[in-house]
Amino acid sequence: MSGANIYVTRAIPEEAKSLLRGVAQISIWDNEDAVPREELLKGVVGVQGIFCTISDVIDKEVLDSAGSDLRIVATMSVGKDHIDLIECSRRGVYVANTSDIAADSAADLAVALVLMATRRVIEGVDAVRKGQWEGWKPTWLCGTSLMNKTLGILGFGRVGFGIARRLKPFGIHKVIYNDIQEVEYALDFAEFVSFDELLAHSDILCICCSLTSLTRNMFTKSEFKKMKNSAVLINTSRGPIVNHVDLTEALKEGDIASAGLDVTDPEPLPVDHPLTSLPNCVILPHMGTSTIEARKHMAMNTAKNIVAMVSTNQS
Ligand SMILES: O=C(O)[C@H](O)CO
Repeated sequence: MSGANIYVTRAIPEEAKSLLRGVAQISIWDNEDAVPREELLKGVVGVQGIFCTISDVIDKEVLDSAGSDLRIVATMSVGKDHIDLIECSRRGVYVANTSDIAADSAADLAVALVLMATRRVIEGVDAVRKGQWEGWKPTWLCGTSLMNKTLGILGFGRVGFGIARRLKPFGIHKVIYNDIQEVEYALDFAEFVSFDELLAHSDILCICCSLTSLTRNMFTKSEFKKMKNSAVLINTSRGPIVNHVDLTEALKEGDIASAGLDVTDPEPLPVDHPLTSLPNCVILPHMGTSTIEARKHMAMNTAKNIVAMVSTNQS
């Protein structure tokens, strides 16, 4: 074992802890709930590595507290928007994420949201629970079919591609996407379009891009106005990409038909937030990567990233 010290901000699987213990001393906030800020600031003092999650804001204050020995911030997530990347780069601190690991779980959940939002599944479940099921009616709880629809993907990475691949067999007529640039692997599978074309032509629009200064607040009133009244918006990426006041308005006014959100702004979304009471909005508590397999894999991958860095520094 080297003299390295690692701070782990959450309870993680035993295998990941053992891997880290093979190369470093670890101190850990051994809890399912997020580490309080004060504890985090104390815990990171003098460490070479931080193992964190999306709930831990790793900003200048945390980096200052860690000090000049810090070599790596490894996050057990794909998203890195909770980490001050510029500050890390300025200090030569390497930032690692779990980019390949959880895309299948995330794409599966996005498909679940698409089906829930298009087929009004939560309204149906609620009707049964509330005793409002009066029998079969020709137009009651009619949703929309996926057959012959245009699927729009914003951010055609592993998750976006995964959603398109899963939904095509439902009879999707066309997949269109927008990203920073055209991607080679889209080939004949999906057509690159401008953001405005994506808004105008998507029957189902899935947000799969990262949260950056360019994508923050990307969906506001004017974007909803450009979408079809029958469109379904799915967000499994990060909440702040969508302006929630404007989304509430758009759903109430019928600018779009429905939304399925696995991410919100803020998280957790207060139970009395206007979006929670809209029948045409399905909200899940950020569970895109919540499969036993993905979470174990993510924890191991994060530990391996730290081990690789610590081992490299030793040799
Ligand atoms: O960024 C990620 O990996 C998810 O949002 C949380 O698991």
